[in-house]
Amino acid sequence: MVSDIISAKDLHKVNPVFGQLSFDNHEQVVFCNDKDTGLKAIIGIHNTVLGPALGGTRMWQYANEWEALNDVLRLSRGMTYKSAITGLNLGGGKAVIIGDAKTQKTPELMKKFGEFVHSLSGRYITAEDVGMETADMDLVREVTPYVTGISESKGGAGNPSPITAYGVFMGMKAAAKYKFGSDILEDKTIFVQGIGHVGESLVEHLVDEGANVFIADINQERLEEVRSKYGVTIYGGSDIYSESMDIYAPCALGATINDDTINKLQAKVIAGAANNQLATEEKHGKILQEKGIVYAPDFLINAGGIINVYAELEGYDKKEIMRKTENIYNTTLEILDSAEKNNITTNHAALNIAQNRIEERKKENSN
Ligand SMILES: NC(=O)c1ccc[n+]([C@@H]2O[C@H](COP(=O)([O-])OP(=O)(O)OC[C@H]3O[C@@H](n4cnc5c(N)ncnc54)[C@H](O)[C@@H]3O)[C@@H](O)[C@H]2O)c1
Repeated sequence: MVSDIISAKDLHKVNPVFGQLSFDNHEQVVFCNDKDTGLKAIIGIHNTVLGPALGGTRMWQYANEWEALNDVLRLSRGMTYKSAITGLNLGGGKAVIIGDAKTQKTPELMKKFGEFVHSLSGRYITAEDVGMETADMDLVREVTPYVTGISESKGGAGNPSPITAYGVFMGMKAAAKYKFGSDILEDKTIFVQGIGHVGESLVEHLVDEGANVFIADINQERLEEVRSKYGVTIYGGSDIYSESMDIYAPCALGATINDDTINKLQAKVIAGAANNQLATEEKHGKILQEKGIVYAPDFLINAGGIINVYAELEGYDKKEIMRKTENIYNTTLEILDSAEKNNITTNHAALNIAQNRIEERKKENSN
């Protein structure tokens, strides 16, 4: 209870939603609660200028509600810019369910969540994120049409993770081309942190290309599984950031580039799937720029998944999905060049393009 931690007369100082740091003029924030199923979720709708807010649902055992709110605000904002820079007619949204996906996720809880999504009448469309499977989206589909990433057998585009991984691979190759003069990753030492749905698929591409791949995860079973499947090396140390490497690929959770890690970083390129890799975009982006570390903006290179789920809405085919995802290579190179030319961070350069597209559409809509 709030009254346990702060007296009522001090509540106005807290600014729990609109005044908090991660709030970025979000259009709508919806708190969902259901006693019977134990559902506690927050849906963040950041911006719908380009279209309905589409973004996955993450189920995670947050330390507290502040952390969950902060996450959904950051993630939904990221989705706005991801869709904008990828040229999709989608806005940005995201949902978080507070809880342990392994022990607290039930079909009833997923369907109840779907009912909350439905109550927004299509302003928010959901999909998978961390802690979610295609089967969960199938359950949501039973109560609302505002869901993507459902099984192919049910008319969906299936699990978006392999496409996300392919896009990350394209973005990584572009960043390598920019930094090393060649996009061939053979013999490059690459650390993949987080070998879940996307991480494993990325490992497969890297191994095919002959890279020297190290993997790290908090799940020992996954590590063994991926090692035996691809013959990669499990990272045995305790501080991945201090290791000498060519490329660091964050594919677990966000904010791994932060005050504690940034000065230790030995990588020459950062290119991974995780959303919101920079704890503070401008500050940490700038430090990376000064250190000469090429950062491929996360929301640009991990857009394969959203391209894949967008196909479900627009009805375009696999070939078009792959073409759009492959184009992440060209967009990444353009952004790295533009950042250098304008002496701004790569993140900033990517944001500029995304924000311009939204502003232009806003003008068109008001005419
Ligand atoms: N799935 C997609 O299509 C997609 C699209 C865009 C962005 N992303 C982002 O990519 C990241 C990975 O997504 P996913 O679908 O593969 O999730 P996932 O849940 O399948 O995998 C995440 C993996 O990270 C591991 N992990 C968690 N904390 C860790 C830590 N501190 N150190 C090392 N490993 C840790 C987990 O054990 C798990 O194996 C997420 O940040 C997600 O938001 C995913």
